[in-house]
Amino acid sequence: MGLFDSLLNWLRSLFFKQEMELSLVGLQNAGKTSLVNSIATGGYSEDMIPTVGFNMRKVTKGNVTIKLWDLGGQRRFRTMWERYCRGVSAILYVVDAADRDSVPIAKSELHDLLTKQSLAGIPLLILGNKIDKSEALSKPALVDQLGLESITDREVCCYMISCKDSVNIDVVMDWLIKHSKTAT
Ligand SMILES: Nc1nc2c(ncn2[C@@H]2O[C@H](COP(=O)(O)OP(=O)(O)OP(=O)(O)O)[C@@H](O)[C@H]2O)c(=O)[nH]1
Ligand SMILES: [Mg+2]
Repeated sequence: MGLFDSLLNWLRSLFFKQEMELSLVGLQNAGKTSLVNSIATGGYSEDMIPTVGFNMRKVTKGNVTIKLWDLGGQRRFRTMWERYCRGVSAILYVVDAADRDSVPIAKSELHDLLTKQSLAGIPLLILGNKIDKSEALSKPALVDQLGLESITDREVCCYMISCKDSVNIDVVMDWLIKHSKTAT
């Protein structure tokens, strides 16, 4: 093995130990816990129990260990969101793109969260979930209805996903790995 290869392996091993912390927020029933399952095991279930408070899951993908704070989306848990978003590498905001009536509430909760000084500058990944359903909004419609164009104080990205059919979960993973602290 050449010197260059040894150096690469050493760099890789450093990277492996790197941990990234993320928070998943969004209204109840959006699919946050389903997304965690999808990332962790690729599994999917219709029979989900609403998250009470929060859950923490650690997932190792490639060279990165990701610590995921999966927060409850019911109204009574939303005041906790800020606390669990402080200091994370990225905030994942999951939206049920097929539940059109809930989008205005999702919008106001999102913009509320982003006003918190403690979360200034943290990159935001918006995930429009449930695109396997025919009534799901298109990406431009979701971007518009969530008012994402008005968010200019941080990096914002939006993907349309389906936890059920595993659509774009790989794209989400790539984004996450790119935003882990040692990645350049
Ligand atoms: N059709 C469809 N259903 C989904 C998808 N993802 C999640 N669901 C369903 O949506 C429901 C809610 O999913 P959860 O993952 O529990 O939602 P949550 O955001 O964690 O909800 P809270 O914990 O209450 O905040 C479950 O019945 C899931 O099976 C998807 O991509 N497509
Ligand atoms: Mg949940």
